[in-house]
Amino acid sequence: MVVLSKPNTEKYSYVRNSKPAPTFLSNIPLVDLSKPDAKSLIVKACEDFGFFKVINHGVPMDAISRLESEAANFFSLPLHEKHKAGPANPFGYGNKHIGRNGDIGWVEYLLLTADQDYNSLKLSSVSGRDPENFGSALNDYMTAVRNMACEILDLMAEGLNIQPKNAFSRLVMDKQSDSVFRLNHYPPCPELAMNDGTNTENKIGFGEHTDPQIIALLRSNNTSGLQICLRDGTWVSIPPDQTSFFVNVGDSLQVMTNGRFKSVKHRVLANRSKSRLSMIYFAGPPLNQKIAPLPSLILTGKQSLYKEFTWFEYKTSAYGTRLADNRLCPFERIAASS
Ligand SMILES: C=C1C[C@]23C[C@@]1(O)CC[C@H]2[C@@]12CC[C@H](O)[C@@](C)(C(=O)O1)[C@H]2[C@@H]3C(=O)O
Ligand SMILES: O=C(O)CCC(=O)C(=O)O
Ligand SMILES: [Fe+2]
Repeated sequence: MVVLSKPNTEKYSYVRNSKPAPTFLSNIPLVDLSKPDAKSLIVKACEDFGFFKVINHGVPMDAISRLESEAANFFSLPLHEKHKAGPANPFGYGNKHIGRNGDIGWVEYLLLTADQDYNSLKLSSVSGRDPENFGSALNDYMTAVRNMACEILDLMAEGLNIQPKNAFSRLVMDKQSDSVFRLNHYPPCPELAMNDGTNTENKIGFGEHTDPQIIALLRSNNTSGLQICLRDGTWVSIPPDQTSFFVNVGDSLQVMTNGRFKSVKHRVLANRSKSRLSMIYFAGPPLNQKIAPLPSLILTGKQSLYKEFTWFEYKTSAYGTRLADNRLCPFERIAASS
């Protein structure tokens, strides 16, 4: 009998830098949540970049360190243990495969819901440290980060003169809010170690995409890798800062602001010597929530750029797409010709 070997379907993507060294963005919009100018800086950053860095965020360092150490412990377990928390369909442990449509990255992850009971169940059969410690670290972290997300969304609404002030944050505070949480681990990538100083090839850790939700709040350890795409199409690296949070505008906020805020395209490149651990809270609305431009943000004489849809409709369509796809396309309104 002839045994044919399985075709290797794991095709990683690479990007080639135009310059040998990555361009680090030095002027990332910085928002100090304790300062009175926070709301205007947030609005400007969302208009110009769809991205900003937050300090004085109010998330206790202890909650961050506890979760980081639980996550590091989980990712250090043998592969067969981690797979007990999988497959990621969409929730659970995933390795290299992102989503269902063929995206591959140099990453392993735990995709979790805001429902702690479901998460506990997913993690319960994994032997390692006490799953209760993991559960309580997740709970404390998510509660603190959700509060920060709501504070930012209230400042955004104030900065945009939207009434009521909680127009955005109430979607995330809603008990039915479909928020998601993700722990990403990018191991060092040995093949990139053969670097004689002229190697400008980078392996993709997490391919380029925009986040679907309202906003995403990202915190990582001190390993670089995150890049954002500027409005002119240039990719720039974001210097890591383990004491701060980074905020991404998501597709839903782009729609609710009728395109005034743009969701930011971003990606993660693998690192040749250090592992990167990131934690991202994706603040989303309830499934039955209607998403449409807020009337006060449709400027006089302008049209709504999007058809109204529910978050469920968007998600159903999004889960059929690849990372790099424009997921808002099916919901764009064709401009009426004059
Ligand atoms: C390829 C995919 C993975 C993703 C679902 C999708 O079909 C398209 C959107 C992807 C994304 C990007 C941001 C978040 O990491 C994520 C959890 C999300 O809400 O949308 C992922 C999805 C995923 O990994 O399941
Ligand atoms: O891991 C990171 O730093 C970012 C990953 C990301 O963009 C995502 O999970 O949506
Ligand atoms: Fe993302």
